[in-house]
Amino acid sequence: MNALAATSRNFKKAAKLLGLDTKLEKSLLIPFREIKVECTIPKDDGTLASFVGFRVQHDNARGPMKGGIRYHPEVDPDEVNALAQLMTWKTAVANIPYGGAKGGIGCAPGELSVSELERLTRVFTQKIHDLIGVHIDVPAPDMGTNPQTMAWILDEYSKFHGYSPAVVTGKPIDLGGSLGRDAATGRGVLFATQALLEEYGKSISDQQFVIQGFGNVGSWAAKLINEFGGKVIAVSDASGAVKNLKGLDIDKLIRHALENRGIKGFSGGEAFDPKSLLTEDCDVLIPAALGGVINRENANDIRAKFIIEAANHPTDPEADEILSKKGVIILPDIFANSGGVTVSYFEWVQNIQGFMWDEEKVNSELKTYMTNGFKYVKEMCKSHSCDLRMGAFTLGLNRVARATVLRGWEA
Ligand SMILES: NC(=O)C1=CN([C@@H]2O[C@H](COP(=O)(O)OP(=O)(O)OC[C@H]3O[C@@H](n4cnc5c(N)ncnc54)[C@H](O)[C@@H]3O)[C@@H](O)[C@H]2O)C=CC1
Ligand SMILES: O=C(O)CCC(=O)C(=O)O
Repeated sequence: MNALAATSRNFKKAAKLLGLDTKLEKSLLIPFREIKVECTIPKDDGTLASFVGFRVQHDNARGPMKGGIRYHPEVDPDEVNALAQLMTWKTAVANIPYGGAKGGIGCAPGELSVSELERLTRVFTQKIHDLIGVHIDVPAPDMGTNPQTMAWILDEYSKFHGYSPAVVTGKPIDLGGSLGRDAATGRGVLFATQALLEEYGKSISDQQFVIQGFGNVGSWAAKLINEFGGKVIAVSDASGAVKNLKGLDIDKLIRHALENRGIKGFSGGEAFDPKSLLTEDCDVLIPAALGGVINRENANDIRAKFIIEAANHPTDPEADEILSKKGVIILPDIFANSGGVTVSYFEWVQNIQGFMWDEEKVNSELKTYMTNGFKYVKEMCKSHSCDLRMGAFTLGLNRVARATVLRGWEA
């Protein structure tokens, strides 16, 4: 099932649970604005290369639209649309004053030089600069992008609008980035996992973890889980997979991945076929890479008791049904990975205030938001007798629907 069909199916299920008016349901589903731009750049060898860039602005009832920009060969309009919609529900679940958006460029960032990436980012920004803004739509990093990408967007945007650090988040600290943003999605995953395990009388330190993806989110989640005594027994990325039943040395693995552009060749464990990673025997499975990886093909073979969705939409609705029958507990993306956008919000607030928080304050505020988020999701599960995904969707939808009606926008 494609990403948009899957997200819309979850949306409709939640709308039904809430008894949402059908006209309101329709207006919440349709994106506010979809942008598609051609980005042509000279390559380092002098030839021209053309790419297609997207920004989907899904909803702004609760505030400026917010969401990352992804550089990946599989970026397509349907996927960006689904990711933008998820951002709307995610910011509402996190209870931060934003709507949702997402962007992306169909490209393979690993095959472009740094100067080609810079030119591509600047051309993309030139094409969308009048449609984003501090109080309109605030991009951030996602797969294949990083603080340097945000610095280029900030600089290009500022040429048109004056110096505007709050137009992007996830920036380098030297340009007004927030302490703790780099680790925030992984740290949020840690806090979310702690809250969930506590419900079942368990803790991080008595669980074995398997993680798919070892980029920003996966590596920070692994590092922090490890620091809290959790044993990470297998990890994969685009280059390969490695396991060690005694527990991988995460700090060494991070160093290896940085030096070798991936985990392949790590000597502290046994290499294996990444295709079997998701079905490895473990307590907690953390998908932290691509969407749609848990589907009807592999759901029956999953052996984890808990799935923490660090990636966006890693689980297809068909897999959701199979896993639910098997008794697997899934902590959904729109709550589990909301630590990133929550600290992006703190960054935006700091930029607007012209004041910098220390890292301890960022991390402790994040813990409060994640703990409260879990409590509210559980309350929705109780009042609608539903699973955690529907608990999170009904929580998010309800908040967006209330803001929409209050603003007099209902159809
Ligand atoms: N960066 C952030 O703050 C947030 C990211 N996310 C989501 O988390 C996921 C990961 O994002 P980032 O860590 O930022 O991206 P990243 O670009 O830093 O890392 C992506 C990782 O996935 C790996 N990967 C790619 N294809 C793979 C495959 N077929 N099998 C296994 N691994 C594969 C890459 O090798 C890399 O290790 C995405 O779904 C993203 O949307 C969600 C919330 C916030
Ligand atoms: O930090 C942000 O604004 C957005 C992060 C993001 O793209 C996501 O949560 O999927």
